[in-house]
Amino acid sequence: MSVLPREQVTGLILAGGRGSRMGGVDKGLQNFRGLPLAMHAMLRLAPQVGEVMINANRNLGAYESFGAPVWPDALPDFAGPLAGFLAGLERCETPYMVTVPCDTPLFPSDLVARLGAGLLAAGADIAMPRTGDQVQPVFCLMRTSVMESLVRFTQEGGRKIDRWTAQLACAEVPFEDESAFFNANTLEELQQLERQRA
Ligand SMILES: Nc1nc2c(ncn2[C@@H]2O[C@H](COP(=O)(O)OP(=O)(O)OP(=O)(O)O)[C@@H](O)[C@H]2O)c(=O)[nH]1
Ligand SMILES: [Mg+2]
Repeated sequence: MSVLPREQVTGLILAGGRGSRMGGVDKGLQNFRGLPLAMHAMLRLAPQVGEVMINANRNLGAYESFGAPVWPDALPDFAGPLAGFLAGLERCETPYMVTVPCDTPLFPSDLVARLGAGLLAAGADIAMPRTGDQVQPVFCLMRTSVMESLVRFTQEGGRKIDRWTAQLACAEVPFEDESAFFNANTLEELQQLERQRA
C-alpha cells in the first residue's frame, strides 16, 4: 500500500460558515470540552499533515491566535465550503490539501493516512470518506492541481461540492465508525457531542 508523506499535505480547517443553525454564531469559536471547536480540529489534524491553515470569515484575530495562517474567502457572501477550498488552494504550497470542517471535533486520527492511501491506490484527484452509503465531502483530500477546475466551476456559479467532484476522478474511502463524523450544526448537537466518547 502506498503512503502519502504527510509533509506533502497541507491541512485546511473550514471555519468560514454562517453557523445559521446555531443562531448565527461563529461555530469554530464555540466552546467544546474547554477549547474552541476549531482548535480541536486543528489539534487533531496537525499531526496528520505537514502544515495547517485556517479558513475563516469572521473574528480573524481570534483564529490567528491559534498560531496558523488564516485566510478568508475571496468569493463574496458566504458562497459555501467550496469558497473555503478555493481560499486554501490559492495559498497551498504542497502537492496535496485536505479539508476538515470546524464542527466535527472527533474525526478519525488516521483520516489523512487512509484518504491518502485511497487516493494513491485509485490514482484519483480527490479522496473522500464514506460511512455506510453517505459520502462526507467536507473531509476532502485533493491534489492541488484541481485548483484550475475549481476556479472554472465557481466562476460559472457552481457552489455544490458534489457537482464539482463529479467532474473529477474521486476515490471514496470507507470508514466504519460513523460517530467519528458526527458534526454539531445546532447547540443541541454540540451538547450531544460533549457526551460522546473521544
Ligand atoms: N469558507 C466557507 N466555508 C463555509 C461556508 N459555508 C459553510 N462553510 C463550512 O463548511 C462546513 C460545513 O458547513 P455547515 O456545517 O453547514 O456549517 P455552516 O454553514 O456554518 O452552518 P449552517 O449555516 O447552519 O449551515 C463548515 O466547516 C463551514 O464552516 C462559506 O460560505 N464559506
Ligand atoms: Mg456541519
